[in-house]
Amino acid sequence: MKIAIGTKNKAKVQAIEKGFQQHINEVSFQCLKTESNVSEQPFSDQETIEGALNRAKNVLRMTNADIGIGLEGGVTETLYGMFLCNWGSLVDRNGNEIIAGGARISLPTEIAEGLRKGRELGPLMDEFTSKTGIRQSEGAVGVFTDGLVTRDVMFFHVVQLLIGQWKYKKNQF
Ligand SMILES: O=P(O)(O)OP(=O)(O)OP(=O)(O)OC[C@H]1O[C@@H](n2cnc3c(O)ncnc32)[C@H](O)[C@@H]1O
Ligand SMILES: [Mg+2]
Repeated sequence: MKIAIGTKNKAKVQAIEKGFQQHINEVSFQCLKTESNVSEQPFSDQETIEGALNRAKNVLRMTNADIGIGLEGGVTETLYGMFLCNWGSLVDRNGNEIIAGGARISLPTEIAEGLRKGRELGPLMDEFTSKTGIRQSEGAVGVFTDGLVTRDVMFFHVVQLLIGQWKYKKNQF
C-alpha cells in the first residue's frame, strides 16, 4: 500500500510511518510539502481540520498513492485560555474522508499573547526555549508537558485514530 504524506515535518512523518508500519503490511511512503490552503497559523478547530483535510486531499492528487494523510497543528480560544489543537485526516481513492483530533493543552499567557498579535507558534516556541526547530522535534506539547508527550507521540495517537476508523469503516462493507 502506498501512503502519501502531506508534509516533510519530521515529527509528523515519524508518527505516520510508525502508525502505518504497526497496522498495515507492506507500506511505502512518499513525503511532499503540500498546501493546507488555510493560514500558516490556524486559529480554530474548524480551520485546523480544514488544513488537515486539504493536505490529505492535495497530496493524494499529487501522487498515485492509495491513501493521503494530512496533519495540521493550530490553536483555539476557550473561556479557559488558548489551547493547542491538532487534527489529522486520511483520504482514500474510494472517497472516504476520515478525521481525528489530538490531545489539547493550554498555552502559557505569554505565548497566547504573541499568537493573538499575529505571530506563529513555531518561531515563538524557538524564542521561548532558546532552541531551533522545536516544531520538528518535541513541539510545544512536549515542552509544556515536560517531555512526557512529545509532538510525534501526540501525532502517533492521531494516526492510530485515523487508521482505526478507516479499518472499521472498511469492515462495515
Ligand atoms: O511543515 P508543516 O507540516 O507545515 O509543519 P508545521 O510545524 O509548520 O506545523 P503546522 O503547519 O501543522 O502548524 C501550524 C503552525 O503552528 C506551529 N505549531 C503547531 N504545533 C506546534 C508545536 O507543537 N510546536 C511548535 N510549533 C507548533 C507551526 O510551527 C506552524 O507555525
Ligand atoms: Mg506549517
